[in-house]
This record gives sequence, C-alpha cells and structure tokens, in this order.
Amino acid sequence: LLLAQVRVMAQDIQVQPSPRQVNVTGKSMTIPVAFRLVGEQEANPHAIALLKQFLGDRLGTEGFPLFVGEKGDRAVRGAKRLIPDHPEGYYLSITDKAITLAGNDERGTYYAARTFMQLFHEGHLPFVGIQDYPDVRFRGVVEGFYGTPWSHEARLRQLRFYGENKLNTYIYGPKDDPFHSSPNWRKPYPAKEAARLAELVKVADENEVDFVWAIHPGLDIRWETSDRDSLMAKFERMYDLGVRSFAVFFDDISGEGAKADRQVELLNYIDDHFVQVKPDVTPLIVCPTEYNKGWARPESGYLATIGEKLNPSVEVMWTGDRVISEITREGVEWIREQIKRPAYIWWNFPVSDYVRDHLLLGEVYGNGKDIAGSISGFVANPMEWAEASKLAIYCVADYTWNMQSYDRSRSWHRAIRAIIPENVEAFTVFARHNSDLGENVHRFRREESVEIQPVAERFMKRYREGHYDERDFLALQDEFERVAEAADLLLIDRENEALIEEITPWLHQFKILGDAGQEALAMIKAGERGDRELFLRKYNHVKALRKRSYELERQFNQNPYQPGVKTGTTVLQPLVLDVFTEATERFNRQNGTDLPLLADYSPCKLTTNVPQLEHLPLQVYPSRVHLTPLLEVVKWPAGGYLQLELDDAYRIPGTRLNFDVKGDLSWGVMEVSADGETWQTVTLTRDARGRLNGKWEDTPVKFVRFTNTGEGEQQVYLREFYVVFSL
Ligand SMILES: CCCCCN1[C@H](CC(=O)NC)[C@H](O)[C@H](O)[C@H]1CO
Repeated sequence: LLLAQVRVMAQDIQVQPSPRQVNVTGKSMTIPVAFRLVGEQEANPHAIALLKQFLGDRLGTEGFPLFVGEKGDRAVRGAKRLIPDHPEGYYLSITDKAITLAGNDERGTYYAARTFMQLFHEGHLPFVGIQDYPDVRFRGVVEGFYGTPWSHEARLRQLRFYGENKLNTYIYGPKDDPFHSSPNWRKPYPAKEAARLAELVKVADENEVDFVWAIHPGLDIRWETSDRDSLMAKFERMYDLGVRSFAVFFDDISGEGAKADRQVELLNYIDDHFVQVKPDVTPLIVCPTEYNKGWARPESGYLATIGEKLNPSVEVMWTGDRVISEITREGVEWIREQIKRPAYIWWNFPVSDYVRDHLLLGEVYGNGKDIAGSISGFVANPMEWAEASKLAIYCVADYTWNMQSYDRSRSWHRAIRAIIPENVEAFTVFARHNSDLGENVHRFRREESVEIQPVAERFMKRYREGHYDERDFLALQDEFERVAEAADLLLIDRENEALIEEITPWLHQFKILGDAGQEALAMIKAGERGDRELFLRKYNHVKALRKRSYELERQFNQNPYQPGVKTGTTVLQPLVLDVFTEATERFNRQNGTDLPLLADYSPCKLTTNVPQLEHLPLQVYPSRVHLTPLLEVVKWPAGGYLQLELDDAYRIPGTRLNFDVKGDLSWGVMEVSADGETWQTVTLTRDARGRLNGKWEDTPVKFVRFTNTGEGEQQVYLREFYVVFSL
C-alpha cells in the first residue's frame, strides 16, 4: 500500500454537491489495485450495482476492504455513531486500513457510493471522513412545461444525471401529453408508451430517483364518482407499470375543476384509498390552482380550504410570489401559514415556454439560502431542451443539497465542466450571452453578458461623444471574436451530440452575431480612416449578416408562441445595432450619402388596459402581426381593450381571434380606425374550429382593437390573435 506523496486538503475535495462536513488528514494513498466488498448481502442493491460497475475488474475476493451498508447492517456496525441521523444522510471514511460507505438509509448508502466515485478522479484517494446529508427532502425536476415533451432518450439521460448529482425526484407532467392531461387522462397509455414509462421507472429506481407520475384532470373533470373512479383506475395502471409516486396537478384551469372543496375531497379520497393503503407509495403531491401568491385570492378561501381540509400527508406545490419568481424566506413562510404545511416548491426556471426563442443558460440565483427548513421539496421546471436544461438542474442539485455552501458562480462553472468537459471555454462564452429572457409576459429577467456589459456601455457613450478608449474597442473586438470562435467550436463538438443538436440554431445565430460584431467595429475604423470603399464593404457585410439572421429566425424553432432564434439580446445584439447605426450616420454626414440604417423597428405597437396583456410581445412579420398567445386564463374586465397600432394605413385581408372561452363572444367587438378617433366595426364570423375571422377591405386603417363591451369580466384563453395587413 503506497502512501501517495500528494497532500490533499479539504478544498481539494471535488465532490458535487458540496458535502456538509469534510475532515481530512492531508494524506492520501494511491488507488488500491484490488478491492473486496464487505456487506453486499444487506446493502442497498443499487449502491452495490453502482460500485461493481464502477470498480469493474478491480473488484475481487482479495484486496482493500470496502465496507458498505445501512445503519444497523453488520458491515458498517463500527460506523453507527458517525452516520448523520437525517434522511439520505451518509458517513464515508477512507483510511489506510479500509473504506466505509455507511448510509442512514438505502439512499444514503447510494449517495456515499456516488461520493466515493468522485473522490477517485485525481488518481489517488484522500484519507477523509465525510458526514453528509441533504437540506431539502425532495429535490429534482418537474417536466411540466408546455411544448414538445422530452423524448424517451432525453428522459433516460436525465435520470442518470440525477443519480450522479444526488437529485431524488423526477415528476412526469408534460402539459402537452394527452394521457397526462385532457382529453385522455382517463385512458391507459397505449402499449408502446406504457413500456417506455415502465423503463423510465426502472432506470429511475437504479439511480435512486422517485419517478412521480402526475395527472392533470382539471380541464374537463366532472365531480362525480365515475371520474373519481377513472382517476383511481389510471393510478392503478400506473402502479402496475411500477410507479410508486403520484401527483395531481390542478394548475392553469378555470371553472368547475378549480373548486377547492371538490379538489380536496378527491385528493383526500385518493390519499385514503390509494396512497395510504399501498405499502410502498410516497406522499401524494398536488399542484393547486392558486399556485402562486399573485393569483391567490384570500376572498376565494381556496388556500384556506387546502390548509384546513387537505390531509396533512399531502404535499402542496407552490411557484412563489408569482408564476415565475425567486423563492424567498418571506414567501415560503407566508404560504406555509396558508396551507398549514411546508410548501413543495415548483420553481419555474429554466422553463422557457413563454420565451421559446431564448435559451436560459445562466446562473441559478435569487433564491434564499435560508429556506430549507420551510419547504419540503424543490423541483425545477426545465426548458423543452433537455440537455441544455442540465446547466440549471446541476446548480439546483447543488443548491438544494447544501444551501449554505451554495456558490452560484462556482456551481455554474462546474455544471459546464460536467456537461461538456471538452469545450468548457467555448460553452462558457456561449452560455454567458444566452441567459436573459428579453421582454416577456411575466417580466422575469436574468443577468446576461455581465462582464462585457460595462465595457459596451462605456464604449458606446464615449464613441458617441467622439473619444472612445482604444482598450474598450479592443476588448469588444476580442469578445466578438470569442463569440465567433465558440460557435464554430461547439458546432463541431461530438462529445455531447444531444446538446449540440438542441442548440445548433442558436449556435448559427451566435456565429452571425460574432461576425456582425467584428464587422460593425471594423466600420468604425474604416470611417475614421476615410476609407470609403472599405467602409461600404463592411456596411454591406453587416447588412447581409442581419438578413441571414432574420432568415434563420424564420427557418428554425417555429412555434405559435415565440418562433425564432434569439441570442445575446440584452447586450451584444443592441451593441451591434448601435455601433452600426452610429458609424453609418457619421459616414452619411461626412459623405453626403443616405445609406439606410438596419430596419430593426417594429411596425406595430400594442396598447391595452388589460393587465395581463400589458407586456405581451408581438411576433412581427413583413405583413402579419401575431400576439403571443397566453397559456393562462386572461381576466378581461368590462371595457377592457386590446389595440394594435400599425406603422402605416393598411387594408386588412384577414384577422383572426381565437379565444378559447366557454359560451359565445357576444360581449366583444372588433373595430378598425384610420385615425384612432372614428371606429368601424368589423364583422366576425366563426369558423369550424370556433375561431373568429374578420377582414377590412375598405379604406386603409391604422388601428385594430378588440373591446369587452359587455357588463362584466370575462375569462378567456388568448389562443391566437393576429392581423394580416397589405398596402
Ligand atoms: C401564467 C402562465 C401559465 C403557465 C405558467 N406555468 C405553467 C403552470 C405552472 O406553472 N404550474 C405550477 C406551466 O407549467 C408552464 O411551464 C409554466 C411557465 O410558463
């Protein structure tokens, strides 16, 4: 046995998530060539399987002793007092005599094995004593977004990733799976899907992840025993597939399904007659209809009913003060009071189904580090891009395991190394400029391009004043070069092909951004040197790049909500536009020319007095304007209006309203106007799918508006509202 000459201090211990208590002697040993497992019969079989697979042919009947087991098992009898008395806690020790992996429970042993595997990576084993356990009981991911559900392969990769990072929960609840939600929540999965779900459950088990199957019945549930029995029967079928954890989602619904006492009656029934009678089913989870403070209406008594009447064993989910929000101590204490139990956080990040043209690859920050004692769970709702979501998921794993030691920047950098170790630098450049959401209906924003932002701001200011600092110019040029390099390096990366496949459209857009930035800066130099020919070359190149960027937007990631491919929208894109505009305006002044500036204006302005519509982004095409549909119920007050002002007077060969609303739309009227003063009504006709179509072929108009001229508030789903205009 060779004592390695390497001193290993506590901070050298690279274990993820960060362990709670690490004691080192400073010494280490070379890795034994052979190990012998002690305790295999009693220890958690998944931990044993993991160790066997990891140690491979180092494992034999002779060799260095590796004691594995749970508290009370013979193999780890000696360590009993050292095992933390917390769910999923473990004690790990490495000495020159033996290695001990002792779990407080089966999952703890598994986590001890995972930590042991990470200690291997430096080629020697530090003499260490680790006592560790997680801050938050249920930690993981809720696949709960609108949009294309994750593929089967993506889910398998996710479950293995959770096993590696000590996440123990995956909630299956894709909004657009018809067997999770309406219309087929009552029906069993077809054989093929059922087999896939069974495989997911198996792989989840192997990775010590609870596979939670969620049902979303609220859109059309009837409060009768027939639907209750349908739901129970569906849960039974999922149980037969191996599912041992269940959830009921009542989010994003209105009408009958939203009634608290009916929901509670059903949930208590499921709890009493299914969860509590099965021997091995984890606590039932519910996502309430009022799932955030912004939507909680004390007068409705909804949360009070949940708090007082829902069985205390049922977990209640909560997204925070708003639909998309940072989770604070104050916020979780508030909801705990209402629901009379710790909240099970559903964190709506990095979900991007309301900003689908953006990737959210930034750091995980803004959540309190003092909330562990007030919540029972914390699951992240991810993007439809499974691999790209791993960045945030990795950080959530770090944060929920050991909040106090969580460091947002260290975790983010480690996440990148874990996901794409061969291209860390390139992906870091890419991710730091793809993290903000841009304007959005929830007004939730994230930092982006943090390092270069002050340089860009200072440069533009001084450039406009006529005396920029050359060092700033060079720093910006360097960043745009790195952007272009990163895009090309990542486009040919073969190490994580699933990731590259997801982000390829954004990588192409990123390359264009890097080139456009360098060329726009070159315009400045050409202008300063009075080199007209060079200036015009660079000018035309930037315009060509801009056009390519638009064409890319039309070609990739098409969806009815936010189609297209946005990158660097908060700092770099505006900088390119500012530099181009300023340089071109100077050139025009110096040369008496009238080179057009980039058409980046939006030919349409939205005004409204309906609060939920105030920040609705518009999708503007050469002759069409789309409103971004809303996924939630819109409360449209009497007198509420939505108005589009076009940049010129147009005919309107077609306009379409698609409000998914119970009953007719007699309370609303669509009008057009040339001057915003006198208005004419547009006749709307309903088509086979219930959508309202209109047109205006008379005198060209500049304004289109829709008003609730009825008596009271209406609740609608704004599925589609667009205007086609032509000169
Ligand atoms: C106000 C916008 C309505 C939907 C917002 N939520 C949904 C429901 C939810 O958050 N349930 C807890 C989906 O899950 C979606 O992914 C997420 C963000 O768009």
